[in-house]
Amino acid sequence: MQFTVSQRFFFDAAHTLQREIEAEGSRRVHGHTYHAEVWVQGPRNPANGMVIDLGFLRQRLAVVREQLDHHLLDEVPGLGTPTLENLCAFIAQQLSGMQPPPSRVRVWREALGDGCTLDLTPPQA
Ligand SMILES: Nc1nc2c(c(=O)[nH]1)N=C([C@H](O)[C@H](O)COP(=O)(O)OP(=O)(O)OP(=O)(O)O)CN2
Ligand SMILES: [Zn+2]
Repeated sequence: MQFTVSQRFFFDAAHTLQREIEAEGSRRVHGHTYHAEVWVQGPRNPANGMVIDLGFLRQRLAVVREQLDHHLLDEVPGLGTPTLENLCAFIAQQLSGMQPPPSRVRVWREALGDGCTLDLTPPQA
């Protein structure tokens, strides 16, 4: 049986964004509260009944959060343009090496109602 466990976290951060529309406001340094959720899918480990100990995932996510919370996202090494898509990819990349790996990452801004989901499940052969 395949189970999916997940862990949420939030961070407050500033950014700028060069855009074709609504460009004026986006170009100025401003902040948002971001929410993120990471899913891990897999069978239960018979030894402990867990897909992954969520405490371990929380530890890894605390390290990721440290790089984002109260930072100017434009300056975060490895993030690139501070879009929702790149934040999803950054969080996934920061979890590389985790076993089992993340199966999905979502980042959203509650206040704006916008969000992005990155599906990491390998395509079925
Ligand atoms: N595909 C994407 N499109 C857009 C993204 C994104 O991450 N991926 N992000 C933005 C803006 O950041 C978002 O719309 C918020 O706008 P922003 O100017 O950054 O902040 P505001 O508080 O000014 O929000 P308003 O929507 O302008 O009120 C756009 N597109
Ligand atoms: Zn913004």
